[in-house]
Amino acid sequence: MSRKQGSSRPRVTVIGAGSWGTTFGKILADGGANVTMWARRPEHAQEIAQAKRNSLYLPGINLPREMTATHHLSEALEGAEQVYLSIPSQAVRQNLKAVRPLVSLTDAPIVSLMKGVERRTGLRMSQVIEQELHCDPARIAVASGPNLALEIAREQPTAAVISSTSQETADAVARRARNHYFRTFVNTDVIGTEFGGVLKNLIAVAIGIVDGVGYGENTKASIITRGLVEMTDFAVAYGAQPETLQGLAGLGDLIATCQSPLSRNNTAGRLLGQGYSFQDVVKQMDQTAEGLASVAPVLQLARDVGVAMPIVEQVKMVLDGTMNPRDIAPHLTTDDDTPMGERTQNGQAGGGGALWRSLQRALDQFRNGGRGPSGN
Ligand SMILES: NC(=O)C1=CN([C@@H]2O[C@H](COP(=O)(O)OP(=O)(O)OC[C@H]3O[C@@H](n4cnc5c(N)ncnc54)[C@H](O)[C@@H]3O)[C@@H](O)[C@H]2O)C=CC1
Ligand SMILES: O=C(CO)COP(=O)(O)O
Repeated sequence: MSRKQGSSRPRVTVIGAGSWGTTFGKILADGGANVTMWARRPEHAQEIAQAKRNSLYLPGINLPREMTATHHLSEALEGAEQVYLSIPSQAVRQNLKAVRPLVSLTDAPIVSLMKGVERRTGLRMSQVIEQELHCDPARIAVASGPNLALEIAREQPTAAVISSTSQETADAVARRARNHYFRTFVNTDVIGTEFGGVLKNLIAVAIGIVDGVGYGENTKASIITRGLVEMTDFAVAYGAQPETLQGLAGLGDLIATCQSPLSRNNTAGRLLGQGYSFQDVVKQMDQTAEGLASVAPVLQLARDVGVAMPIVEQVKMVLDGTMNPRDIAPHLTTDDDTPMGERTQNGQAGGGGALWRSLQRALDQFRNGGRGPSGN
């Protein structure tokens, strides 16, 4: 692990200087690290390095002295003890190609801060990192949770979860990425943690649509609750632990994103609900709303494992212009009238949920050498 000469503070790198990358840089700097941001545009890097500001993405926030920035990737990555990635999910693969030769000789953990899946492949960001950097998955971690950037940049107390298949990597990243206003917990359920962040974006778009058409709290609570069922069924079908979806990366993030006008996914949904077309919404959004690109690959992945996602289906139909936003509901209007059980698909058949959970716990204990399900 390298340290900057003449400084006892570890050196870490954040790739991507948008609202979340810059906020995470501040978290790390306030937690005791020297942080170098990589920004795509030279003038953007210069503002962060010299004025300690990022006026486009974090207006009114003063950044710590221990944060600097460059638009040269090699300079940004030199001597990094840990590397954090925060660029739009659809741009990750192409950027990693340039990162690869610069990190291949180190053992620095690579941490995804992103909440999307790749449209073309349906892969989670940790999978794209593994493919492009050709690295051991134990070196990869993901961070997720109810983490609206501007609130954290204002130092409002917040929690997040750091997940890695390696407990050691999760612990090392969690120790580095914490400070007096940002507390990190750990788990080893990367699939659940990543899918939690991806899927809550889609439910937040649905809630935005509800707001945009002017429906009230009952509709929102119904969609949030049924949305969590969809999220859980989907993630569990791909190997996640259901508990993860009840934690910070699932329910926690769902609450924050569905409630806040700061959420770009929620904002995009609101515009759709007000009658703007998908093209108009994309034009109006000057920041990343991952849910818009994730909806199609998520529905494909759901179909592949036979999981029903009626709310996400409706979001897709509104985006495609094939459904009137006013018709949004916690169920598909084309459903037949047979009463459905309320529990998740895994929990419907005679206590199958409890059985499923004990099986998961047993499997997890086995994986962790009897140490219990996770670190949190
Ligand atoms: N903003 C937030 O509150 C949070 C965002 N996230 C996730 O963080 C990730 C990044 O989002 P934000 O920072 O919010 O987005 P943003 O829109 O604020 O910033 C994106 C950054 O990526 C850069 N960028 C855009 N296209 C690029 C490309 N082709 N190559 C390289 N850089 C490119 C932009 O210049 C900008 O610096 C997303 O996956 C998002 O879901 C996660 C938690 C909180
Ligand atoms: O992930 C987030 C909060 O946890 C940010 O949500 P948006 O991307 O919708 O702004």
